[in-house]
Amino acid sequence: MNLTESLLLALKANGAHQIFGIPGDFALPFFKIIEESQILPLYTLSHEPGVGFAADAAARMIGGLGVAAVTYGAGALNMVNPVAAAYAEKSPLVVLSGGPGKNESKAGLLLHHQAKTLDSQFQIFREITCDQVRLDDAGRAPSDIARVLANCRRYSRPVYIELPRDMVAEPCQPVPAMPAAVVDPDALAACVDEIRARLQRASRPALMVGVEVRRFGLEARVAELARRLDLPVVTSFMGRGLLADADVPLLGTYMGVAGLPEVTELVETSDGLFLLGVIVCDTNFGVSASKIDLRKTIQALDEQVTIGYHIYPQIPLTALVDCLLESVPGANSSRSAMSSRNFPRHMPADQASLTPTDIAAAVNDLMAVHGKLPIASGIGDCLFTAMDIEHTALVAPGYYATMGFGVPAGLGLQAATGQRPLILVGDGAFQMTGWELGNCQRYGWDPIVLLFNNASWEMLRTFQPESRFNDLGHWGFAEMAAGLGGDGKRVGSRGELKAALDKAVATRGRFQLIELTIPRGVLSATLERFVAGVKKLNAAR
Ligand SMILES: Cc1ncc(Cc2csc(CCOP(=O)(O)OP(=O)(O)O)c2C)c(N)n1
Ligand SMILES: [Mg+2]
Repeated sequence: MNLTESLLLALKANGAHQIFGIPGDFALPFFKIIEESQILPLYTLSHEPGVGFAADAAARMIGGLGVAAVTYGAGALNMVNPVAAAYAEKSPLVVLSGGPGKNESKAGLLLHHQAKTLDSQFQIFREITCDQVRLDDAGRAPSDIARVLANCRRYSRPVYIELPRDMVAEPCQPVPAMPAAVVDPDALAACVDEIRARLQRASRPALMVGVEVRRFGLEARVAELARRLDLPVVTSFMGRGLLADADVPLLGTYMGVAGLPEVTELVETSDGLFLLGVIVCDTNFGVSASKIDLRKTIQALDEQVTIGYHIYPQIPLTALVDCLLESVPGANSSRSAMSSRNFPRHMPADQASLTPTDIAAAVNDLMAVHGKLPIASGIGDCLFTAMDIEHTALVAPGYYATMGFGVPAGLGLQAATGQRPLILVGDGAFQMTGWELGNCQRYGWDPIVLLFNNASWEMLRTFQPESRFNDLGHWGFAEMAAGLGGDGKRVGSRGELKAALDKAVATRGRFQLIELTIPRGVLSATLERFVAGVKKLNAAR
């Protein structure tokens, strides 16, 4: 076995299901082995940001490892933003980069793709990954790979593996399995006892679930825990889509002043708020109507549990959830299983112009007839609109908030799950990575793409309306679809939207792009509340 095959088998054993990538001369030998070994399927895309976003979304959807393979320099450094997004949002992404061979620098020439030094790339990725290795010693490679992949899964953060091109075919031993991290049973028991006591003392306990619940594959167990603890459940903004199909009293997504009043009231007045796998960041808590005293919460994140002023270290979320379940006998929840939330539905198919709320209603109507679709969303008002769509699986960069994620993430979702996704994307973001749709034909992907065309960087305009640079002009996105191998349709009324959605859902094998013409300044209800809330909070500071 050679080093690359050993690495690929280890990736597969650790939960990787495919590789997304773009080769280059520093990676050609490596890609050759990927393609010929057939250990993992390879999907090449058109631009490295798309490779990173697709691999990230694949990991988020299946709870395994996402793998992004690139060439040295121009390729890998083109992917810094998606890897940073994966780091910020705790996605287990493995970056595989080709690299110069050990004797290449001896010629005394600077190498093409070299930035500052030959080690610069390694140092850059050190800042946005939880572990890194350069595989320049075949004897050490198995243990190095084992360590790096174990850390990727343990911390649910990206890792960086550099493959010098003169090493990829070197004979190499198989990668050993790493022993699971040891958890102190007494510390775990004490932590669980204190959490239980806090929740039992609380008059208004509540459970907020966040991204780590998905990253560690705990949704079913957390749903069971919520039932046994008889707790109302909300998701964080980043956690939207969690427990979508679970039998729990899911009240909605917490968004402070921008969210549902009953959810905001429950969270902000709770005297026993249990944050399970929730990233404590501004998009999750920055728009709180009344400041949540996080010191009075129970926070379980990043392998530690914080209760009041003390911390239990080395408590992995999986161990905590399992021990909590053992401590609570069978389910006794008297709460209604699903939220009472009235999502917008029954969109009139008339000549009225489109609003984001109409779009959400049309999608809810579609799902009521044809079943739920998993959603990949970019940022912008399309993501705020998603808050009005029925609970369904959702991947979106809700915290790191980079544009460009939506379309490639939808492709990664379909590659990883085989499910047809609904992609929500703004016109500005589509200009960045929307062209990846041209790769659907090669792989048989057929997402339904809702392109919110307000001819604007509207999110920016809501905060700075006087700036003309937010005007993007009208691009003929619908007309471009055919050239990319799909079908495109521009719609400007609710009746046209209904007809276009019905046709899209009935057409398989080709992506369906529906360009939604949205009048300038027409925002989703959630974005309206968000902007008003942020302005009010800023005025009060
Ligand atoms: C990679 C990157 N570069 C710039 C920015 C900054 C930004 C945040 S929101 C936004 C406008 C988005 O326009 P779009 O048409 O997609 O959506 P909408 O607002 O609903 O009209 C920009 C430029 C971010 N977040 N990421
Ligand atoms: Mg726009």
